[in-house]
Amino acid sequence: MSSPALVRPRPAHRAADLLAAYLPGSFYCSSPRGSLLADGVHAFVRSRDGSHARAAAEALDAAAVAGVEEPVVVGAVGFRPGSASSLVVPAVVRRAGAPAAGGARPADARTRWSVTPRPEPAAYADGVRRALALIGSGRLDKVVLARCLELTADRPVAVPSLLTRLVHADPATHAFAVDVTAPGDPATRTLVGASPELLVARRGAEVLANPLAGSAPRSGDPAEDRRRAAALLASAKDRGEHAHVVAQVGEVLARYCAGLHVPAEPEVIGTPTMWHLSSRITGRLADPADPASSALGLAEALHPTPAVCGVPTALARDTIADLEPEDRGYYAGLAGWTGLDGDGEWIIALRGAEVCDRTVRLHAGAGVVAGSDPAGELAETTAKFATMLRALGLEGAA
Ligand SMILES: C=C(O[C@H]1C=CC=C(C(=O)O)[C@@H]1O)C(=O)O
Repeated sequence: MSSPALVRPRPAHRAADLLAAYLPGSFYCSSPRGSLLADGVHAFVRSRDGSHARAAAEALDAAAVAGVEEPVVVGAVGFRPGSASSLVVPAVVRRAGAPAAGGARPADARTRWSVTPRPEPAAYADGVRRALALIGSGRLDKVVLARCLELTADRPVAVPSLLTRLVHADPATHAFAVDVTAPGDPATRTLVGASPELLVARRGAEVLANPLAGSAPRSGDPAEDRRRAAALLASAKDRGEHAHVVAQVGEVLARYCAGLHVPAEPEVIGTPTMWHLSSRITGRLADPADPASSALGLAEALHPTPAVCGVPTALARDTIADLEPEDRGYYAGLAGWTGLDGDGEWIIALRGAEVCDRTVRLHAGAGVVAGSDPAGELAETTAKFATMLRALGLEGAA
């Protein structure tokens, strides 16, 4: 985040103005429920005992006492427990409605890129085989294995245009851009992406979670595209993969909710690149005033869901640490905002990248369950990279 002295807030009441006002160092998020742009730092939020929600609640109270007009905590939390986080109470917050489609300029076609997969695709498929052996032994039910693409451009990557292309490609997405600069970074590091997955949103006592799991790539041929969506909905393997996530999200939210609705059947939702099995879980909080029931408190209680980790959680997390050669960083962590009243919205940081100057680090993962095919899971990660690669003008590079 830039220092408060550098903040030059411009009035912005339309979603398009908010997006246009985004600069590296700001925080931006948008979804069908609205958009938020935050600038400057009133206070940094650091968890002392592993609970970001508690630290956020304290920071919000202090900000309210200090006269901050609309105190919110915005930012991102990394995937692993104890990993980096980047949470602040910003100096200025502006809100607008949901963004609209169209109008983004294409990526700069002059940019030359080098692309390094980590691990190599064949090694990723080997990792899936090893995960399947663990699943076959009966110790593990599901693990989500990710791989990474490291891209280097011959010029600095313009994050504002990248974000604009992501938003315009799919205004229904959860777009995010978070300053995650760490000591030693040569330039501003930004976590930027377009996630299809809402971890949790809270308005008053109402809670919404939208777990996704079970995927198929879209096709340009409408008949084939429809066939793939129908096959996904009928796939026992994908429904099983999805059921793990719904069960865990439902079980966690039930601890906080007086009433909870968990759909009996998933539906299929589409992004421009993927079909996913989706369940919209709604609930009514038993005690909305309890700080543990804030949007960030709920997000921390839910994280990591089996959409990004596995079942059982601890063994899946160890398996990820063993089989993924690259640390996930902020990939599959949390990004969003939480307010003084506990309301807020946290998404899972998927279909994104960490961008720093000329480098872009992308991750994509796939859920491995009994019946998974290593080549199929590899293809699924390739398809998931397309969201970011398209926005970078690099489709087909994975
Ligand atoms: C882990 C990712 O996607 C999750 C969200 C939707 C579908 C998923 C799947 O089918 O495996 C994953 O759970 C990713 O995009 O890197």
